[in-house]
Amino acid sequence: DEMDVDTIWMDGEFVDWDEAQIHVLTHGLHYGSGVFEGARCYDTAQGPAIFRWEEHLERLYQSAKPYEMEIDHTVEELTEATIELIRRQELPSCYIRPIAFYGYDSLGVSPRNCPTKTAIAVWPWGAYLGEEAIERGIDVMISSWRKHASSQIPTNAKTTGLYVNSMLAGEEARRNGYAEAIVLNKEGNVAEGPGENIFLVRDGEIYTPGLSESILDGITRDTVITLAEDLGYTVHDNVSISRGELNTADELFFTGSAAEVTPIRKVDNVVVGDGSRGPITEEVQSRFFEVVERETDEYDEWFTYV
Ligand SMILES: Cc1[nH+]cc(COP(=O)(O)O)c(CN[C@@H](CCC(=O)O)C(=O)O)c1O
Repeated sequence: DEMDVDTIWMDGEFVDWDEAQIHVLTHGLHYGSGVFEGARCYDTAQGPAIFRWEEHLERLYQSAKPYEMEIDHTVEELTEATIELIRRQELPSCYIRPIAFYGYDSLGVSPRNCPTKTAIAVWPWGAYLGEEAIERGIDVMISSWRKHASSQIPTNAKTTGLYVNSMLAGEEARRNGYAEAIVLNKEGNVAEGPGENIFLVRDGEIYTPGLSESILDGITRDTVITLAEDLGYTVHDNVSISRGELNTADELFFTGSAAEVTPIRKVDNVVVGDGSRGPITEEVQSRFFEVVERETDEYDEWFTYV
C-alpha cells in the first residue's frame, strides 16, 4: 500500500490492508453509527510511544455509551493489538485510528440486530494542516455552518456521523481559499474547528471554550491547559468566546491529536496579532513538542511505550 502499511486489526484478527473489507449494507455506513479515536505514536528518545493512549481508549468506550454500543474487546486487548500493529509495521511514529461501529445484519435506523465491529488502523501522518502550518500558522474562515448543539447530539462523543458537519465547514473554508474553518455553535459563540479545539490569548491570559459550548472534550486541549498552567499562565477553560473576540485576540491556535498545536494567523482575512505565530502560542507549542518527543521525562505517565 502506498502508505507502506499493510495490516489492519479487525475484531481480533490481523488482516491484510486490502482484505479489511465490510459489507455495503453496514449500519454505520448508512447511519453514521460509529465511534472513533485519533491518537499519535511519537518517535521519542526512548522509542515509539503512544501519547495519552489510556485517555483516548477511555473516550472510545465513553463515546459508545449514548448509542448503547457494546465494544466487546477489553482495554488490554485493544492496547495489545495496537502495540502489535505498530510493531508489525515497524513504524517509528504513526497516527492511530481505532473505530467501533454497528455492522451488517439488517437495515433500518434501529441498530438492534446489528453486531458491533471494532477495527484499528495505523498509518504515517505528518502535520495535519501542512508542514508549514506548525511554524507559520494558517488562515481560517468562520463557517456559515454552525456546530450541532450538544442538546441535539452528544458532541462529547466522537461519533462518525458528526463529521459531515466538519466536512461541510472545512470544505467551505478550503473552497474559499482558507486552510480550515472555525465553527460557531447554535448560540453563535465560538465552538471549535472541524477537527480541532481552539484557544485564544489576550493580554497574556489563555482562554478556551468550555465543554458546554458544544465541543469535543479534546485530549490535546487538556494537555495544553496542563502545560500552559505549568508554564505559569492563567487558563480560563470554561468560557464562552464571542465571534468578535476572534478579531481582538492577540493570538489564536488550534489543538488536536492530528493538528497538534497549529497557530491561526488570520480569521476571515482579519489579521490576528501581527499575523504570525504568537509568542505564547510558540512557547506552549514548543513545550508540547518537547513533551511528546520525550526531550523531558516529565509527564511520563502520558506515554504507552511500544
Ligand atoms: C471535532 C473535534 N474537536 C476537537 C478535536 C481534538 O481532540 P483531541 O484529538 O482529543 O485533542 C478533534 C480531534 N480530531 C481527530 C480527527 C481528525 C480527522 O481528520 O479525522 C484527530 O485530531 O485525530 C475533533 O474531531
